[in-house]
Amino acid sequence: MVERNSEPSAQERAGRPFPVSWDQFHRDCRALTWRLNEVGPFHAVVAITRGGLVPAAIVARELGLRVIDTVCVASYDHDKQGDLKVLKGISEQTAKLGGGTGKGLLIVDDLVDTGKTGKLVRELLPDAHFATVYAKPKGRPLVDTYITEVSQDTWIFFPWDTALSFQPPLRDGAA
Ligand SMILES: O=P(O)(O)OC[C@H]1O[C@H](OP(=O)(O)OP(=O)(O)O)[C@H](O)[C@@H]1O
Ligand code: HPA
Ligand SMILES: [Mg+2]
Repeated sequence: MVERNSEPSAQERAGRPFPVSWDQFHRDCRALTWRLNEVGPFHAVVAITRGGLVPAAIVARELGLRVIDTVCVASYDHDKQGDLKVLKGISEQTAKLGGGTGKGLLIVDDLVDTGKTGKLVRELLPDAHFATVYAKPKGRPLVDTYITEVSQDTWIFFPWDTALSFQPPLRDGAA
């Protein structure tokens, strides 16, 4: 039996599952790039690890950007959010490209939920453009560009965290 903490996790609190396939994620990243192409040009992409790495690669490919840096943040332990820790900031070279405040830099993450991660990164790079693929209402004001809004009680399941599995038929006893 799995030992359980009495406090429900963010995923349990969210309740409503929203599974995203690789195809869907790729399409949503491309849609995001269409919007970003109107806002740029950008000097470089800054991915918020780890979830931001996948959309950052797709966006950078579509925008023809080859300078990709990371801000490495640790917060959710699986699905419980703890204190945010910046494990690594952007390089000196990227900081120079952004004039010290992030101007002309494109920050990319997979989603914004409570907005805690976004707020931290915005404090590091106040003039950067912050883009996410998905946004929940609490975090949405922090994002400059996003594609799909989901309700706060939705939990997004990303394709790199999931696998195909058998689902029993809806009707009891159906074969
Ligand atoms: O708006 P917030 O409530 O801060 O949540 C959003 C952040 O949470 C997830 O990252 P997580 O910290 O789980 O790490 P990961 O990207 O390494 O999976 C997600 O990728 C965002 O970065
Ligand atoms: O809805 C979510 N899905 C996956 N990871 C997350 N981290 C915060 N919110 C979420
Ligand atoms: Mg993340």
